[in-house]
Amino acid sequence: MTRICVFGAGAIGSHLATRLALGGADVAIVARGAHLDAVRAKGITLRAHDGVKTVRVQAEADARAVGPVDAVLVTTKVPALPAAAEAIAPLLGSNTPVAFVTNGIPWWYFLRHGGPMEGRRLPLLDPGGVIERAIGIERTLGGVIYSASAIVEPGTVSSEHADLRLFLGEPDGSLSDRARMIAAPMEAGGMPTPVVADMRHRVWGKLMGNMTSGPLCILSRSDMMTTFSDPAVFAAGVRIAEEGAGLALAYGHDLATSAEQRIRRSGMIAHKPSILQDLELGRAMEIDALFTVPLEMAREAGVAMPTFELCARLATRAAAAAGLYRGQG
Ligand SMILES: NC(=O)C1=CN([C@@H]2O[C@H](COP(=O)(O)OP(=O)(O)OC[C@H]3O[C@@H](n4cnc5c(N)ncnc54)[C@H](OP(=O)(O)O)[C@@H]3O)[C@@H](O)[C@H]2O)C=CC1
Ligand SMILES: CC(C)(CO)C(=O)C(=O)O
Repeated sequence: MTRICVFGAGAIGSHLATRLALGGADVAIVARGAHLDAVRAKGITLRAHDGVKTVRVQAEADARAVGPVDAVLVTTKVPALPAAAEAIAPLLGSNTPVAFVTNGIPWWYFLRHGGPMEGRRLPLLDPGGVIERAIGIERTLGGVIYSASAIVEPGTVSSEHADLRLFLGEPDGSLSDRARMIAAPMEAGGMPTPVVADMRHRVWGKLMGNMTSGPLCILSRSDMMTTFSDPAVFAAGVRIAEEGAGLALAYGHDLATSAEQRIRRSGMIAHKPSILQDLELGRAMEIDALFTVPLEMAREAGVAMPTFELCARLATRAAAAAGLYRGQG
């Protein structure tokens, strides 16, 4: 039986831990606070399109109580990663892969990238290289998740997406057995999990949703359905998606979905993007991975993103004013 630990099990991590357990993996989570207490007492309950399910998993505050596992999924928010990196170490055996399932440009984006940009570091995402040092690119897998999830009460996670998907892939584009080892119980538990050769393409595809709904929902303080029901905001969303597609293309990724189709799809979901949930709940916001680094990459590639830049900068100011972002933005 494959033993998998989900480190930082909040909304996404608890959803994934449930799918893994339903799919027959031996699952542990590292979590904290009231959610950890509730999972210890009564397991994780997932409310999703395919029903309500409860699983019992090992739940710990400290990875040392779990020890080395076959694979790790890291599902903290991006700003928590540098502090988490050291705490993950007890989970690592000699060959344990670590899949980072997060939104935005990942810290490893230019590692095993190939070409002239190979080896560039992103200090805003991995300050001082602490993640790279503690985990290493050789263990790293990328992960992109489609599942609008939230902890609705300690121990219970809801998922509003019917069209669930977790993409897993190696930074070097190979199709590996270790990615398949994670995908197998995930699929068996009801989470379609394609193992892909084009992980960065998936990163860009997902980022389009976060670059459009993130800033606009922060500014409207509303869910995506409410936000995009205003025709002027809908039009701004389409412009941002077009600018984002231009940025992805500058980095070699031609995204097929039309900008309008993207915003129409987002506008059908009454979900508050996780970055807005963070603002409302007073948690550190993923401003750098979703906004600052893409804007830096746009500047470097000479791609103009006037609508995104305006909305992202205003959203960044809102995050800073709330004390939930301390960077330069
Ligand atoms: N929610 C969603 O709908 C979606 C989210 N995503 C992305 O998935 C990633 C995870 O998001 P989400 O699940 O919403 O985030 P959450 O904040 O719900 O979950 C992260 C969890 O990690 C915990 N954590 C952080 N550091 C540690 C640590 N050192 N030890 C133990 N626990 C720790 C947090 O605890 P604490 O709260 O105490 O800090 C929190 O419970 C993000 O990158 C997000 O953008 C992607 C798609 C959809
Ligand atoms: C909004 C959504 C579901 C997709 O863009 C997301 O990724 C988030 O909540 O962070």
